[in-house]
This record gives sequence, C-alpha cells and structure tokens, in this order.
Amino acid sequence: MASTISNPPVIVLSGPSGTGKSTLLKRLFADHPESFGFSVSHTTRGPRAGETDGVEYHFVTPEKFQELVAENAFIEHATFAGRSYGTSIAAVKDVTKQGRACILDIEMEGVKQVKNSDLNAKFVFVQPPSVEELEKRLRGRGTETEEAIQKRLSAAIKELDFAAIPGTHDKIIINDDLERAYKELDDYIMGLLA
Ligand SMILES: Nc1ncnc2c1ncn2[C@@H]1O[C@H](COP(=O)(O)OP(=O)(O)OP(=O)(O)O)[C@@H](O)[C@H]1O
Repeated sequence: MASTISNPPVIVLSGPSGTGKSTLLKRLFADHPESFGFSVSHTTRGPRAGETDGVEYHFVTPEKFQELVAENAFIEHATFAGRSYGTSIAAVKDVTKQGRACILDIEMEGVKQVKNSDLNAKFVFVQPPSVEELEKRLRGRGTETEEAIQKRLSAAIKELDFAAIPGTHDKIIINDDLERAYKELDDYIMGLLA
C-alpha cells in the first residue's frame, strides 16, 4: 500500500466511554500502520529530556494556551493535574497535509466542534448493544470508581440521544460482537481511504 493517500479524510470516532473505541482503534492501527497519522497535541507542561517541540507535543505557555482556547482553536482540551492538553484543528490539518488519514477519538462536545469547523470529516459512532452492557464493560474494565462509572453512564445517555438525531453520524457501528464490529469498522474506514 502507498504510504500516502491523496485527499486523506479526517475520521471522527465517538461513542460512550466503555463502548470499545480504544479496543477497536488499537486493532485498526495495528492492521494498517501506514495509513494513519496522529495529530500533535498542545500542552502547557514543559518538554522532558529528549522531547522536541512540534514532535511529541506543541509546548506552549499557559497564556498561549488560553489564547488558543479563546480563538476556538481546539477540538477538545482538558486539564489534568494542573497541566492543560488540547487537540487543535490546525494539528489535524497538518496530518492530512502529510497524506495520512487522521482518526480522532473524541467526546460529544468535540464532535460538535468538528462539525462547526471547516474540517471535512466523516463521523462514526460506536454504540453499545445496550446501556446495561455498557455498565458491565465499564465495571469489567476495572479502571473506574463507582462515582466515575455513574458519571460515564449519565454522559452515555446524552451521547446516545445526540447520536439518535438523524444525520449526526455517517456510520453507526453497534459493538456487540467485537469481531463483527471490527470488520464493519475496518471495511468502512478502508473504503474511505481507497
Ligand atoms: N464487543 C465487545 N464485547 C465485550 N467487551 C468488549 C467489547 N469491546 C470492548 N470490550 C471491553 O469493554 C471495555 C471498554 O472498552 P474500551 O476501553 O475500548 O472503551 P472506550 O470506548 O475506549 O472507553 P473510553 O472512552 O473510556 O476510553 C474493555 O474492557 C474492553 O475489553
């Protein structure tokens, strides 16, 4: 396969937390390592030894970060332990300029930001078979506290309502059986890249 694609797409993958997005993407990237590029995030943390600005991250000051927030430059941004991180629209465009498709794994608010941007994106929603099954997976993953699980479940209901609006997504994949769901995702995305 050629290592670059003409007119590569931006693919937005969303869906409730615990629905299986990371599991599906990990497989997709492993199966097609040449097809996708990763956007470089901005961060207010300082570079560690060996890290280069613009490679691992765009390293910026808190003031610059706030400026970018005010300009609506970010698709998503968040603060962890006092450090801010964000995915900018420009960073996603850089990936497509290099001839690689860019997949964004983002939440509903980020999806809305992409819809409001000039990115030419395809929207894929990964839907759990049911809210009960989603709860089972979140518990099974064992990475969340009870409080976090409840928060994720109430956010999931909002995401499902949003996804139910006709035309919100180009493709809805129900992640019931992982093999089947993966094949559907792989076929759809490789179809976009063909
Ligand atoms: N089809 C499936 N059937 C059963 N279990 C699954 C399936 N797909 C994923 N899982 C399991 O569900 C759990 C949640 O999956 P994963 O971490 O990929 O979700 P996610 O959507 O990426 O969540 P987050 O948005 O919180 O990162 C994992 O333990 C994973 O192994």
